Amino acid sequence: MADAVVEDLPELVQRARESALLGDYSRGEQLLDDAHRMAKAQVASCKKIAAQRRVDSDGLDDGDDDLSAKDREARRALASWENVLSAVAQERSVVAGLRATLEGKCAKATPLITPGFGQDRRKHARGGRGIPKDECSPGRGGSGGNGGGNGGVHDDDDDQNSNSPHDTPIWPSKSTSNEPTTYAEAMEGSPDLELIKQIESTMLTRNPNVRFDEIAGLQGAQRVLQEAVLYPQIMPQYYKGIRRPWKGVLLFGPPGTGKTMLAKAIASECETCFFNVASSSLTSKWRGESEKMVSILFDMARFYAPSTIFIDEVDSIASARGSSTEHEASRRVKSELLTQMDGVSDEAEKTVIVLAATNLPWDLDDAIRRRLEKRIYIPLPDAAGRRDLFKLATRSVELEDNVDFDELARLSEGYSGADISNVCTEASMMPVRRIVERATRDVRAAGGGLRQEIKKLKEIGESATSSPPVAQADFEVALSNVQSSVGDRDLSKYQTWMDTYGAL
Ligand SMILES: Nc1ncnc2c1ncn2[C@@H]1O[C@H](COP(=O)(O)OP(=O)(O)OP(=O)(O)O)[C@@H](O)[C@H]1O
Repeated sequence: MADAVVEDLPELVQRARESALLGDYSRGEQLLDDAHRMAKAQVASCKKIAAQRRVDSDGLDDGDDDLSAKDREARRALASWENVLSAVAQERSVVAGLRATLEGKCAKATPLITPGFGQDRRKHARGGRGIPKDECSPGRGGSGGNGGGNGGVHDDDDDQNSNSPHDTPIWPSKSTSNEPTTYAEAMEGSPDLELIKQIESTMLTRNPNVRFDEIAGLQGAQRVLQEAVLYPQIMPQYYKGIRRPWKGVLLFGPPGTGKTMLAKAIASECETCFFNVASSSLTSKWRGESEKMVSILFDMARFYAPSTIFIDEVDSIASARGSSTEHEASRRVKSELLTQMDGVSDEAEKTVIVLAATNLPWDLDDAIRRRLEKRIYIPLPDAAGRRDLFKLATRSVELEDNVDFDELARLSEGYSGADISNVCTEASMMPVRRIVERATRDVRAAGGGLRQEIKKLKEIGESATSSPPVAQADFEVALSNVQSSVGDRDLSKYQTWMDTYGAL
């Protein structure tokens, strides 16, 4: 790239962006390194000229009569190249941080959620309330927005934005800011304060602590979800205009296939605020209360944005309207949900994504379905997924050498992740049962009763140095005890719905 000229710079940044979006981070970083070098050279040369003319980039004021036109030009050129340098550094932070996050190297991806140039994410639609430091979002370590956690960004730049807005910590420190740090604080005095506190304490999760590597299979769904939910939250700068984030994403499929785990993994990886909403918690017997809860929930999510609202079993609050069995209260909740989903901000920095899950997608109200723009089928695990599920579920138990995961995957066709998890629990109990049976038999043979049995079992437990290993036969017996919970008819129904309404 030695031959690149200054005019190439915007092109370089654009190409870097595209490479990063396509997953080629090395290329993106390399292009940005070139752009950064180029901008740095320009700043250095402008600084030299400005120094000769004894001007700097501060306080541009063309009304200053003491300055000649050339002085002003030098000053303007310096300021504008400093801005370019700062913007390129920002891009580098985003790409490097994204790479670090996706490669699992950077638990706290501080630089990723930096606001756009000169923007302040603390400002909220309702008048700029504060977002709590150290509470629910990544990068709130007070180290500043631009590479505070490094996240793979080279920090060899002595001139890297020493005057840039990124040096200002994005998150206000509690000790220096008078702004409220929680939504409840911000709403002090509201007649709905009790409801607000209840929602904040029961639905707002700081970190659900589920990682993608704990999820077996579902690679396709993971990729789609990452693009639809994770990336817009960790690099909002890229997801604007036509690339605006999806407002709603639906995960549908048979029970126990990992929909909730996926939603939690997304929130854990983003380290953004996660509202875990069981539909039943949004229904109140008090008139008007349910709609109010929905409205508060969304307002709170916007306050803490970027955030994800996960609505499990969404069919129970968003089933088709107008049916004879539809309750008046439920109709109002649905209308409020629709209104709120339409009001989800288009501003990239205030991303609120609704993630909904259901086992009964065909029951969903049409209007709600339309607003859940991405509809992702989470099917039963395939053979490779089942093998991984067995491996994952038995990580903490000793296994006999004869355990054959491929064979277990073959024998468990039609089982969901939750079924396999049950099979593994059942199988792992078997060697313990054998020990108990042997001990109690011996005690009884010696004429002992329950007291002696308990004493003997206690002794065995206390002297145990390792857990008894589980054998292949244990899994096979468990498989015959635990039946799959999903029937073929249900599966074909999901497939038909996917063919009709699925949207990846
Ligand atoms: N793909 C998977 N990887 C790892 N564990 C899984 C997977 N799918 C299911 N499980 C296991 O099944 C349990 C239930 O999964 P989860 O709650 O995510 O399913 P779900 O699809 O949300 O179910 P439901 O539709 O009934 O709410 C998990 O706690 C986990 O033990």
